[in-house]
Amino acid sequence: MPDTVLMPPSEAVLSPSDGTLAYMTGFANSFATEAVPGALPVGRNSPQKAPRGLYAEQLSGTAFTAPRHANKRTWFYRIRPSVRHGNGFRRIDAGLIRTAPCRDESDLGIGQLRWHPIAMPEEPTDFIQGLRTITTCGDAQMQAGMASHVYLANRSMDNRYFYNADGEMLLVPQIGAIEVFTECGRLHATPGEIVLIPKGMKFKVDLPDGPARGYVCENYGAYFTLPERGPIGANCLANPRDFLTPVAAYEDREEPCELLVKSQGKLYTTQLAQSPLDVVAWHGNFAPCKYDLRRFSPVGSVLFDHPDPSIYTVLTAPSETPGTANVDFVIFPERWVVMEDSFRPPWYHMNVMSEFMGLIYGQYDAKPEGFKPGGMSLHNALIAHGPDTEAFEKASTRELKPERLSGTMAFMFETRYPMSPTGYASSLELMDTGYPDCWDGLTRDFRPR
Ligand SMILES: O=C(O)Cc1cc(O)ccc1O
Ligand SMILES: [Fe+2]
Repeated sequence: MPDTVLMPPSEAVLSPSDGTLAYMTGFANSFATEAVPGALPVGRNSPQKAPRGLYAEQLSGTAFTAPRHANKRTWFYRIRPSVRHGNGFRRIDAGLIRTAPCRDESDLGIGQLRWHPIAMPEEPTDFIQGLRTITTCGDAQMQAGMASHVYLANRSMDNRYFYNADGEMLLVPQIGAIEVFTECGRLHATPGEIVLIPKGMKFKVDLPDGPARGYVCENYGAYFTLPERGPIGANCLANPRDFLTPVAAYEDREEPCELLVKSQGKLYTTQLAQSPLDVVAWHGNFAPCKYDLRRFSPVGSVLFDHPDPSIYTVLTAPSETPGTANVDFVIFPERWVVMEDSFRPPWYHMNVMSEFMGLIYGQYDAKPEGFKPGGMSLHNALIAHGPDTEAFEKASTRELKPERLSGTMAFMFETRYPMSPTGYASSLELMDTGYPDCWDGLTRDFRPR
């Protein structure tokens, strides 16, 4: 267990992407931080009177009795307790947000699916208004499975706040910066970085530099953690110290605000007379973090053959079955490819796991032209797929010099549960209906003699 270190902002790390916000380093460490000196009680969680007139409140991310290595909770010291955040919840239309089980909205049937990048809305749209679900799987109530979403936003949430009681949210920006202000503090992220927001944690997404688009993995299952490295040893892949958790920051804002909550797939609203981001100090290990995917140190094949993409797992959300993830977050970062006498792109394959892919920037080697940044594809359980004709032809004829795949970042949400596209995702304007034709050119070339 890492030790808890009290980190005043001046001693915390500054993030390279924004240079102003301060962060503490390490993945799922036990952190302690205060925005006002003396706001964090020393030596106990719940003194008779918390310092500076604050309320003490625990946010439990796991059962009280979860084993120590898995136990997650954070203590907040806040201006008002969460029970004072709102006056009854009223159900509202969830818009294009869907939650599993949601199996019957699409008539797409089986087959390889691909979507064009989704255009920015014309009308004012914040992160929650612009959240659109593409696929769901499993069952949120059973705490199994996930949903893939896209967010499109052209205005800040400002005085609107949200928490998700159904799952943690992994944000993958693709266009534009986002500033995620959570109960634990503020995180800034640009394309190439990811942000992980704990289940049940209140937050808002503001847009410091204009419109933003990105992907979201909503994980209903066990929380994302770092994968085992096995024979790779003690280093490489995502290194824990590159995960950044914000120092305490709060809004002391006594004006009308709205809190939105997603619970069991339903969206609710409640009016507040003040900001719920009123945590002045906190300590614990249930906290948001961000990570720059370019810090990932890939380990690959150095002589021949294309290895399984699991070597590029950044985070894994395990299921009860060892080695069979509820969802893995896998990336395809810049790297050298050096394999000799090998077909270097992904092989043709059928995978019992389901693969939802997105492209943050650059080109993906298996689909160099057809897969666009901001686009998405779904190769569901046991649906055959692999390089398109163009990629096959190049890869099987080119001279195999060492090659650097530069300026590229694709990713995959890979889950054990087959995914169902939503009705929204099935609309023909969004879909790349010609996608399966990309393999038409793979003609017979068998020469028995
Ligand atoms: O299908 C895909 O493009 C993702 C993928 C990449 C890879 O290198 C090996 C297997 C795999 O599913
Ligand atoms: Fe695949």
